This record gives sequence, C-alpha cells and structure tokens, in this order.
Amino acid sequence: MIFIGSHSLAHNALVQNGAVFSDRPAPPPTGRILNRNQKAISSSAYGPTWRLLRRNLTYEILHPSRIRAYSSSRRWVLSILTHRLLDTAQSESSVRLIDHFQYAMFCLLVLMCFGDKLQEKQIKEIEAVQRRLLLGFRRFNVLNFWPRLGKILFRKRWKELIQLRQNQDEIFIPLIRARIQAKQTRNVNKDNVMREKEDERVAYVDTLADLQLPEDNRKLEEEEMVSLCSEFLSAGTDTTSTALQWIMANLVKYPRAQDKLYQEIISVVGQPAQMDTDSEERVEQVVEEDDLQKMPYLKAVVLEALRRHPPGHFVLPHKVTQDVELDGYMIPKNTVVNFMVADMGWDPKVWEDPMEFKPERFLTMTGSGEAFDITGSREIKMMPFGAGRRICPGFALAMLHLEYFVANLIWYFDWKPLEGDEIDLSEKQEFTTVMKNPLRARISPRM
Ligand code: HEM
Repeated sequence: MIFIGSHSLAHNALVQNGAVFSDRPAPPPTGRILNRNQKAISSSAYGPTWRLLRRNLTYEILHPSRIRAYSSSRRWVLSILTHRLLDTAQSESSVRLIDHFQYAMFCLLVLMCFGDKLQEKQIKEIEAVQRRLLLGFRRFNVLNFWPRLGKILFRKRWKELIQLRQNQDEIFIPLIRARIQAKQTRNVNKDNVMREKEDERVAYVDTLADLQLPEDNRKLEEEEMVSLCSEFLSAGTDTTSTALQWIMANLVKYPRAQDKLYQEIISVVGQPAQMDTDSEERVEQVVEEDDLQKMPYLKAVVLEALRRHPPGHFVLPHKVTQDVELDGYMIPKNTVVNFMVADMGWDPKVWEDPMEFKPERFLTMTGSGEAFDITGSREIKMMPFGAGRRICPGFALAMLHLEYFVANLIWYFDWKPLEGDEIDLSEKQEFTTVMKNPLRARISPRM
C-alpha cells in the first residue's frame, strides 16, 4: 500500500488521473455483501456492480433534489434532539453530547434508508446492532488476514460476527419488506393525495429494490440489501455525529467563536423565542435551511473543524487500474493507494498555525468571495471527504446536516464547559477518529 501525503500529488492522482485511481480493492471477507447462505456475491460483482451501486446511491437518494425532500425530516429530528438535550440538562448538571448526536443521526438516516419514521425502540435496536459492528471493526479485521486459519483460530469471533449479521437480518428484513409492500400497495391505490406527497420521497431501499445486477441479470436478495443498508447507515451516521461533536467541542472551548457565530445567526433570523415544551411538534421555530446560505461564518466553523479534526484520517483504499507515473514515481497496476487526510489539513506549508482553531481563515482564503471548494476539483488543500471520482457521495448531505444542526444548537442554547473543566481535544481511534474524552457541557436555553 502506498500513502500519499502531498497536496499536489493527491490532486494529480484523484483529479487529473481520476479514472486510473478510482477503483477499489475487493473488500476483505468481513466486509462483503452476503446472501442468505452467508456467502459473498461473486467477487467479479465488486467491480462494475460496486460502481453501479454507488452511482445509484448518489443519483437516487443523495441527489440535491432528493436531499431537499427530506427537509421536514431534519426538522423532526432537530425537535427530538433539542428536547432530549433540554430534558437531560434539566435533570443532570452536564450532558454527554455524543449519545444524543448519534441517536439524532440514526433517526435521520434510518428514515432515509427505510422510508418510515420508526419508534424510538426500533431506532435504538438498529443503532445498537450497527454500533456493535462498527466498534468491533478492529477485532473482526483480524479475521481477514488468514481467513481459513482465522476461522479455526478465532472460531468464537467468527461466530460472533455471523450472529451480529443474523441480528441485522432479523431487524432489517421486516423493514425492507414493509417498504417494498407499501410501495406496491401505493402503486395500486393512488387516491390519497396527501400520503402520496410524503411517499414521493425516495428511500434508499427503493433504489435497492429497483436495482438489476448487470452481470447476473437478477435483483438483489434481501440479505444483500441488508449489507448495503448497513453500509449506508455506517457511512452516514458515525462520520457526521463524530464531526458534530468536534465542532461543538471547539465552540465550547472557544467562547469567542461561539459568540461570533451566535451573533451571525441572530443577525439573519433574530433571537430565539420561548420554546413551547408542551406542544406536539415541540420545536416551534428553527433556523431554516435557506437561512444557512446567509451565514458564512457558520460554514467557516464547520470547515475549520473538518480540517482540524477530520473524522477519517485516511480515505477508503483506492486501487490503480493501470501502470501510472505520478510526478516521476511509477505506480504499478493494482497498487493500493491511500491519502493522508489529517496530515494534509495540518500541513504548515499550506496552513498558517495549522493546529489552531481559526474559522476566520476560511473567510479570507478565497479572496474572490467564492465559497471554499471542499471537493478539491481546482486545488486540494484538505480532503475530509476525499476528492475526485471517489469523493464521498454524501458530502453535500453531511455539510447540510452539520450546518443545520450546529446553527440550531447554537441558536437555542448557550454552551459552557463544566466548572473547572478544560475541553480536552485528544483523539482516539474508533471506526472514526473520536474525542478521547467525550464532550460534556452545561447547556442552557438562550431565552
Ligand atoms: C462528516 C461526514 C462525512 C465524512 C467526513 C465522510 C467522509 C468520507 C470519505 C473520506 C470517504 C472515502 C472517499 C474515498 O475513498 O476517496 C467516504 C465514502 C463514502 N461516504 Fe462519506 N462521509 C461523511 C458522511 C457521509 C454521509 C452522510 C453519507 C450518506 C449516507 C456518506 C456515504 C458515503 C459512501 C456510500 C461512501 C463510499 C463511496 C464509495 O465506495 O466510493 N458519507 N466518506
């Protein structure tokens, strides 16, 4: 495996030679899409099929028009999040934020995945099984090195992994069936206009149910859909809740940044009014998604946190499709390449005081008033979402989620560190790079 840490080499590889660097190595045994006999679909299916699945995912559900269709869902989740924070803040002196952020992201992504607002119990069940898989990532990874021997040496671990997959099947398959069934019923009976509006939204499962595997000329099996739903949830929940925690930690640690952000928000939407804690839709007022466009400092705060604390210190592995020369280095076909995301964001040759949290740098950087190009298509300065053809297909959704939740959380609440507590920004490697000491804060409504 080759690691690339230089900005210009990364640009050369991912943007200028994007086609050559856009393949993925076949996933290891523990990362495969399995069918009902716990067998992986044929390895040849990983090439073109993977690309098809990803295109499908990108265009169908992560297309900007689809993202907009979920705006009422974000409002619903914001209501859940703020009231959970409020309830906890009233009963405890400090709040451990990450649990609430994770739950909020699961509410949102589960809805986008299965197309239905589920009960708290069901969402928690999904969250629990997904987190067991994610946190077991390293332990299960051992099984990939000598799969045959590993099956004997680590019998218990294999059993545990298979049991987790079966738990997933038991939870996900009824939801997948219900969605497919509901869609079929709707197609037959299209008389309720209101329901139709809500149901026009495409859920991830809809795109999977429609998919025809090109090589085998067949539809996906239910268990294969489970694997893909699991990937969708893992890709979109842990990354975003980790980033949200890092952003809020910096805003608690640096009150001047928090205050500046609050001033920007109220200059656009005014002060928050009294929250009605008894109403059905408990959050009455929100910073709307359209308002976010008028908040450059908010965007700068989010970008600065992604630069300083990217949730992934590397991207997913890329594989080159042919021999290629890169700035005088020869990279042979099939070489696996990765990119040093965190180091690029901390490079003192590119970033002044790189370890400082200074959102202002993003306000002055482009000079021309253009927004900072997070996709790196012109030039790579940082790449928390990757760059080029294999860039994270959820990057626009992730940026929207981060801006929307940060703006509203700062608008509703004043955030302070615990008495005598220093916010500790040390890192720990889990599935993503998380806070070693999860953020705790005192939060109080602004009114
Ligand atoms: C702050 C939040 C997020 C960060 C930092 C992030 C980062 C990344 C990175 C670095 C990659 C690998 C890119 C590469 O290999 O070159 C990736 C891939 C991916 N991301 Fe995200 N992501 C985030 C949120 C999301 C969301 C919300 C979704 C949608 C549900 C999503 C879906 C995916 C998928 C499906 C892939 C795999 C694409 C492929 O195989 O080519 N991500 N993400």
